[in-house]
Amino acid sequence: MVQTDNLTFHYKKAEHTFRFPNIALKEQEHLLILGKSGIGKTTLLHLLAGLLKPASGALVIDEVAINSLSHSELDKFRGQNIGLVFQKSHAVRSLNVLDNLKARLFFSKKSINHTIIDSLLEQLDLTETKKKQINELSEGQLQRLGIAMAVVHNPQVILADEPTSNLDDENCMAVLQLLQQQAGKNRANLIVITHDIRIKSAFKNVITL
Ligand SMILES: Nc1ncnc2c1ncn2[C@@H]1O[C@H](COP(=O)(O)OP(=O)(O)OP(=O)(O)O)[C@@H](O)[C@H]1O
Repeated sequence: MVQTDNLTFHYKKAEHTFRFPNIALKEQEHLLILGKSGIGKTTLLHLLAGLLKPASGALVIDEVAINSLSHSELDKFRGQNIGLVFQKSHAVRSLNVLDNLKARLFFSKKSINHTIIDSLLEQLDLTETKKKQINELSEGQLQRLGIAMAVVHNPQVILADEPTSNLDDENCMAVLQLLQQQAGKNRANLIVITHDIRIKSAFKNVITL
């Protein structure tokens, strides 16, 4: 469950105040947030992930009022409940694929279950990359690893920042399907933020900033 109420934000020294439309997602619902470049999509995603603090307004995820958490409580909450899919890989280059996933679980304080990791690698067609270094992966494999790292700890909310904008039509739909499948499997909310209108029809809930 993700709910926002009159979220606003301004960057230090900037004059502009962002005012975001309210979000009300029940368990397992998905949402697409569209908007042109510079409108504040990534800013909103970072607010939803608790990486930025709103100037005013409320954010509630699974009945936890995110604004009222201390820094350390917020870090712990994010680590356990949020999965972030970035446009560019955030995998640690000195670790192989398996160790990146294990590190993600370690930082989420979740136990390492090899059966779950193997099954996730298989679903994302990454089994043969398990022991590979990050610089040995193709762009598509890197992108799928980004999804694996975002969902391996079974988060309640998956937030994806422009996951498809650099992809051709075929891969765009494939990545979207993987995100939706993983969200469905985890019974998680999925929020995708993008200017890529190709994926609009794949969502029932759409907000345009
Ligand atoms: N750290 C910052 N300090 C000041 N202004 C910032 C900062 N980060 C972003 N901005 C400004 O806030 C506005 C919104 O940025 P944001 O990255 O959220 O937009 P976006 O919609 O995600 O854009 P894009 O689609 O191009 O990635 C932009 O005008 C940007 O220059």
